[in-house]
Amino acid sequence: MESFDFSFRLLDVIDILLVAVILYYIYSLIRGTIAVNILIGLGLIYVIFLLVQQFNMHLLTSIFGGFISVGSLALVVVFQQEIRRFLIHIGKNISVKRKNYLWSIFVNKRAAGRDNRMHLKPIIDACRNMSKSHTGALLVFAKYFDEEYYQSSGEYIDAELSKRLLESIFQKNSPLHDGAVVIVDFKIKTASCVLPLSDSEDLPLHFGLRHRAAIGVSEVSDAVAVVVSEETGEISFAKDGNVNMNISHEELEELLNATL
Ligand SMILES: Nc1ncnc2c1ncn2[C@@H]1O[C@H](COP(=O)(O)OP(=O)(O)OP(=O)(O)O)[C@@H](O)[C@H]1O
Repeated sequence: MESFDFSFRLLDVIDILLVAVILYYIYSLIRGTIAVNILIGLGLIYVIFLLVQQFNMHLLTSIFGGFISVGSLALVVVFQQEIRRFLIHIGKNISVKRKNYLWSIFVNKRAAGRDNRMHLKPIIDACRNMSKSHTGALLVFAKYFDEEYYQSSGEYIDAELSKRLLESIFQKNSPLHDGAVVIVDFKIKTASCVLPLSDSEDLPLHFGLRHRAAIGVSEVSDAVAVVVSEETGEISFAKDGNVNMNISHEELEELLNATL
């Protein structure tokens, strides 16, 4: 007679917890995207496969069985973007390139509570002016400068941050006004940078590419982004794939001060 071993080790608990964390992580990455629908579709196909198998419907079983046997390969193709995002999320904290960032965390720990308001002033003033004049702008605040990521599409500047420089970059006649400015450690690193677009379906209908790019970069990295809408003059703040819309200058200052 077959006997079952029901003993439960601590490692099993850790195993289950880790699987739960990974599943939650994957869910939060694909929540609100088209990937959820694809996942539901795949789940349905699997349920149908189990049913036709149970009822011994040979032809359908072999058709669905064939589909499922190449399923793992199909999953990689279909979820290419999500897998990439997932790996970036995991890797971004342990990247060798982040040695400077890790060092800055250590240094910042000691300077905990440091108030960045003085450094933020030119940014807030520029955003206020651009908001008034309905000048479209997209500012990314990254914790470290990933050259391959930001420099490949943008124009390398590496300049001290100033209100007038920001405003002149986003002037409609400026050759650099299209795309994003990337700011690291209160220095303008690049301008005219092309960012990944968010494919979230939960975003307001009036959000165009500028807002999608701001949300996109905050989804795939730990950068935050500020948008000044050309259409409405409203300021929005994107972090971790979420967006605070139509915020005041004071709120923008608070959010940036808390993040940077
Ligand atoms: N992938 C991208 N990365 C960075 N900037 C982008 C990207 N795609 C578009 N943009 C910027 O967004 C501008 C187009 O904005 P669009 O009108 O589509 O956006 P919006 O979200 O409706 O913003 P607005 O309220 O300012 O009109 C482009 O001129 C360009 O500067």
